[in-house]
Amino acid sequence: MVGFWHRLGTKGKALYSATLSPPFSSPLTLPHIWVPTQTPNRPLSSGFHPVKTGATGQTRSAAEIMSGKPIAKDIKLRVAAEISRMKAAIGRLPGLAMVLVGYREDSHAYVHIKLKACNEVGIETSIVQLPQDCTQDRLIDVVSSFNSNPSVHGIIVQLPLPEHLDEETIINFVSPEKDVDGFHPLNMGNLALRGREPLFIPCAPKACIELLLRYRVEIIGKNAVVIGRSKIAGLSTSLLLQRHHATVSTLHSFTNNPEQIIRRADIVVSDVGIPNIVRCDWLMPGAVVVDMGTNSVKDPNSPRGFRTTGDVCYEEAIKVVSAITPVPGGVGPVVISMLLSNTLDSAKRAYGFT
Ligand SMILES: NC(=O)C1=CN([C@@H]2O[C@H](COP(=O)(O)OP(=O)(O)OC[C@H]3O[C@@H](n4cnc5c(N)ncnc54)[C@H](OP(=O)(O)O)[C@@H]3O)[C@@H](O)[C@H]2O)C=CC1
Ligand SMILES: Nc1nc(=O)c2c([nH]1)NC[C@@H]1CN(c3ccc(C(=O)N[C@@H](CCC(=O)O)C(=O)O)cc3)C=[N+]21
Repeated sequence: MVGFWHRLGTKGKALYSATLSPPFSSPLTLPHIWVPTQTPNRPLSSGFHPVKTGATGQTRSAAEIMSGKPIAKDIKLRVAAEISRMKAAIGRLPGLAMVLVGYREDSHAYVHIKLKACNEVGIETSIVQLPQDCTQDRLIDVVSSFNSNPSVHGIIVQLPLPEHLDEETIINFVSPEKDVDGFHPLNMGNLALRGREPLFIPCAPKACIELLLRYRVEIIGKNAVVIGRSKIAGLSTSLLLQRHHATVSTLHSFTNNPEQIIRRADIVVSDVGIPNIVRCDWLMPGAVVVDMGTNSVKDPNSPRGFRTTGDVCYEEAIKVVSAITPVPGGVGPVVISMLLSNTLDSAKRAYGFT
């Protein structure tokens, strides 16, 4: 058999029913497309308050650690509550379908995280696993069957795909109405164009903006640098920051003297995939750093034999910046909750449920 199929249902059970007590204001507007906080008030740079420590006179900043966990929890609670309301009103649940090709350990781990999160909020899931050598036609067939399945409201083709498969062709086949990743050219194109609204905004940039705004980081008019230009994270984050009126520089592997550009940035977002590539002397004192890198590094002291680390040299950066996301526990959990939110929005749109 080329692939196998199993279905994890939640039978409409929502695990969360408690009232919210988030440590932040609650800017997420559900239903429909995510609307972020609009009340930032953190002054950049001037928010940097070095604190003297120890006899050596070394300074240590009071960097704020921007944890994503409470934000993700809050969004999940809201999504779960909306799903319960939808189930009670029309007897339907949102459905997310995932396609996983090959045997990459990290891809399996990410899909597992997504399945678990869906299960927690009441989203029904389907997963098709295909072997490493699967043909393009087979993959297109699977995507097409999800496109025409009315109980599927979101489709994810886990990236990266094996090299013999053409990623862009596959993404073109995902119905734009079910493109909860936001990678279809129609959605990505509309994200890039002022005055247009994509049906879905990719989850990583949404998570980045949500984190910045919940921690009251001002974006309008600030100099932002995004290191990396992938559609999953770098490029789409540049586009979304621009929609929030930051002045954005997008850096990549051909950028000359990246440190000089980064050193002028109020907001630094890193999406490279190289541990510790961003050093403290690249960062402006008082800058705000969102580290999207999720890199596995060998660690014999960890029970898993490896640990997850970001792109930014965290121990150095916290002495210089005014705020930074940790890895793990920063952007990652919020990205997952944005996927849940996109899937709910899609189901509501499909059923005309408001
Ligand atoms: N937290 C989350 O939810 C997510 C985390 N990630 C993580 O982000 C990281 C990157 O992932 P992804 O975007 O998929 O990776 P890609 O390999 O697709 O993109 C990496 C980007 O970094 C650029 N780059 C590579 N080396 C350098 C360098 N020395 N200087 C400047 N730019 C450089 C590349 O430039 P060029 O374009 O020229 O090749 C490319 O644009 C990974 O750690 C991944 O796990 C990704 C998505 C979501
Ligand atoms: N079609 C597609 N859509 C994606 O959104 C997509 C993809 N392909 N391919 C790979 C990247 C990567 N990505 C992550 C999502 C969550 C965490 C995450 O939850 N991280 C946790 C746990 C990290 C850990 O401990 O390993 C954290 O940072 O705390 C990380 C990475 C989504 N991606």
